[in-house]
Amino acid sequence: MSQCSVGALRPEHKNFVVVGYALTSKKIKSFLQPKLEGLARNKGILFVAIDQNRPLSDQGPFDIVLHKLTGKEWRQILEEYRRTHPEVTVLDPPDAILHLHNRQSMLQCVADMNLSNSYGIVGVPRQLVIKRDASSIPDAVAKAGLTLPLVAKPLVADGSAKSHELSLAYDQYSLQKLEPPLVLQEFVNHGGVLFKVYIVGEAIKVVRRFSLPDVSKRELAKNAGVFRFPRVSCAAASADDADLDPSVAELPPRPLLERLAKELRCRLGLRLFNLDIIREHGTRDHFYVIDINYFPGYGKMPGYEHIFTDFLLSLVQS
Ligand SMILES: O=P(O)(O)O[C@@H]1[C@@H](OP(=O)(O)O)[C@H](OP(=O)(O)O)[C@H](O)[C@H](OP(=O)(O)O)[C@H]1OP(=O)(O)O
Ligand SMILES: Nc1ncnc2c1ncn2[C@@H]1O[C@H](COP(=O)(O)OP(=O)(O)O)[C@@H](O)[C@H]1O
Ligand SMILES: [Mg+2]
Ligand SMILES: [Mg+2]
Repeated sequence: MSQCSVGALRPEHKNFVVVGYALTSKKIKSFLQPKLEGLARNKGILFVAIDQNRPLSDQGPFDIVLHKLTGKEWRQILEEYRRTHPEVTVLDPPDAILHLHNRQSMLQCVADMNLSNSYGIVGVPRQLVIKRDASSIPDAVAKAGLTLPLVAKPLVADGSAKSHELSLAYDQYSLQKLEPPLVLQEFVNHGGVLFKVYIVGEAIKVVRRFSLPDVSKRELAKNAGVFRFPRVSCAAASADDADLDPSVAELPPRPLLERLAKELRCRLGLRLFNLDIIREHGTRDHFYVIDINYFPGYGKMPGYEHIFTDFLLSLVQS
């Protein structure tokens, strides 16, 4: 827990960089680990819990506000605080975060970017938004010319358990069983391995995770139905030390990721996020971004303590 909890800051903290945080208890546990707080303190950074029951302006003073909470009320509080406290860096602006709460708008920036250079091509899978009326899905899919299998994802990605309930659909007819609003995304074979690219300001760190296995044409023809699948690429599914086919395991080229991260930082207006990216199986350089998350589980990013504290210091120094 925080070494300096809610309330007034002590005089000896005068020269500290004060970071107010408003996070869920799950996030506090995974992110604000003793090693991070200890290192931060040695570097002159103090984490202070924000009391949501008291006006934000009465707390601190803060140099930085770090947050990941949902709800309109909280967004309004933060917007008002940003307006009245322009000297405080709020990580990140609530409206920019909101952009990631919809799985359609989330990937729009990547699509608009048309990133293609000598290191590779980065796109997004073809997808279709279904707002209502499940019975219309088979026709809508046929009309849009989407190729099966499809990944069905809840349109809203607000961090709720429901927003992570995904399904794989093998045939067009069964799509009627799904519950809109959702995004239907073409499943891209990628050798069962996904890359998680963590971004903290200008720093980038990539890890490998297991993912859904490829679906062959034969399997597709043999199967029908819609199948719910659990969180296949969670931290327990690390593939960093797995013995994999090198053509599948090879990380995306660093210069390509740097370009992607830089563009996304700018287009999204965010500094703290990660993205899930896959390489189309059988290609060397054809990549798809399938998910972008705000303030992800940094506790699982190797060396996050140093990267994060350096980032916080860079904010106040600039
Ligand atoms: O729960 P964790 O620590 O695994 O982190 C979750 C992330 O897992 P990852 O770091 O990618 O393995 C997770 O990433 P995925 O969506 O699973 O790719 C989300 O960022 C999740 O946030 P939210 O529930 O979408 O708001 C993250 O949850 P919160 O910690 O933000 O609640
Ligand atoms: N278009 C796709 N092609 C292949 N696999 C996918 C695709 N979309 C998602 N997946 C698989 O489903 C998992 C969860 O999807 P994702 O969009 O990352 O949702 P979440 O926000 O719940 O993490 C991914 O980790 C990956 O294994
Ligand atoms: Mg994901
Ligand atoms: Mg996600």
